[in-house]
Amino acid sequence: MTDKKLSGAGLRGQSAGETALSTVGKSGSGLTYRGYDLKDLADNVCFEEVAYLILKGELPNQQQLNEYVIKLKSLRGLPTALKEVLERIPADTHPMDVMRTGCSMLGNLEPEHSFNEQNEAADRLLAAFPSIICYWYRFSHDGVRIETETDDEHIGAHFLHLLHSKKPSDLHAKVMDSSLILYAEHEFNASTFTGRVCASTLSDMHSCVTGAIGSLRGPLHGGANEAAMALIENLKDEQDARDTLAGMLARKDKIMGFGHAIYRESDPRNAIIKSWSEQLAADFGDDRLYRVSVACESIMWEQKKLFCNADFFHASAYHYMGIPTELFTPIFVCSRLTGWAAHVMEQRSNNRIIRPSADYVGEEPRRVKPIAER
Ligand SMILES: CC(=O)SCCNC(=O)CCNC(=O)[C@H](O)C(C)(C)COP(=O)(O)OP(=O)(O)OC[C@H]1O[C@@H](n2cnc3c(N)ncnc32)[C@H](O)[C@@H]1OP(=O)(O)O
Ligand SMILES: O=C([O-])CC(=O)C(=O)O
Repeated sequence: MTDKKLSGAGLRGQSAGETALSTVGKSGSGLTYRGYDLKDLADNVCFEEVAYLILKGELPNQQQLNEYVIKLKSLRGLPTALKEVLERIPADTHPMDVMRTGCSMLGNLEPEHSFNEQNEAADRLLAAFPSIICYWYRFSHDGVRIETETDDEHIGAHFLHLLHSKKPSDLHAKVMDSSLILYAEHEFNASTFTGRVCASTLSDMHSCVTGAIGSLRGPLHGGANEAAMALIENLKDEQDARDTLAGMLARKDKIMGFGHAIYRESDPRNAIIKSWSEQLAADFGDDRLYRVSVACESIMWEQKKLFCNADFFHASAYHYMGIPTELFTPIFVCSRLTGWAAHVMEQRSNNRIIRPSADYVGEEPRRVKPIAER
């Protein structure tokens, strides 16, 4: 999609405001968080440092990081009333609906009374989201009430620990940390823009984040990592991938995990998660999912000049770590909370209600007919 047109419907290519948080596709494929290149961050820092950078403006020094990690660890527990609500949500509910309800319920129990509390509200959500989704998942699927406070330093390892009731391997902990960095922030994407529109009415943090979760849920956005898994899990080998995709493209089906609204040549997050997926495949001892994913990548580029976005290789990577497919997008939430909350704060700091205009394409003016004549 190297000749992608950044104009037309969907507000494509139009500036909808200013941000100091990130740049997306400025050089065709780049991604920076507050001036730092994504790859530089992924190679050198942990997710908590990235969260601190995004939420507070600068990378922390060692003491600030230590204090931040301790603070986030102290915020992992869930109030009883929230656990009771989670226990009542049926097992066949989509986990993104659980995230939406969990966020909203926390907003009832621990409301943001004023914008002076916005940093506290953001840190609490960041710490509590893995607890919310894993508490519900383990209760509804395994019938156990898990303890949501672990001594894991990092949120990624903590999530896997809650999910599997054991500490993850070093490799899995590292991949989860990296994955959270990749998903943390992405300028005015649909879910973030939802959060900013809500923030522009001077609403509270939980409402903004709850709305953002709803937007992320769809398969054209965050839900694409689950949809990509549904595709690759049925592909037997590279030839099957070739045949299946040829059929889908002939039918003009959307192939989830490919293409992007802004990037033209590649998504910089893909190379990083693809490399992790390859390492996980070797560690797992069965590389079919990785191989068919690579085959899909080549076919899509050959046939349509479409490239993998952040979601495609996340599917195999998460699967290799034993994560159930329906929990893929909730992990995105656990990470993107940082970007959403920072955008809410940025919107509040220089606010004007977001209220665009529409081009009217409806009926000409007309008079109401008496009901008997309609
Ligand atoms: C983390 C994230 O949220 S990344 C995005 C995750 N979403 C997906 O992976 C869903 C699949 N991808 C898509 O639906 C799209 O590429 C989007 C939503 C990401 C971007 O949408 P747009 O900016 O409208 O796409 P774009 O303008 O590049 O589309 C150009 C053409 O390529 C086609 N196309 C784009 N993506 C795909 C795809 N994944 N599979 C098949 N065809 C595609 C479009 O249908 C369009 O064809 P047309 O000109 O015949 O109508
Ligand atoms: O920017 C977008 O449109 C979607 C995306 O990749 C993200 O939110 O990470």
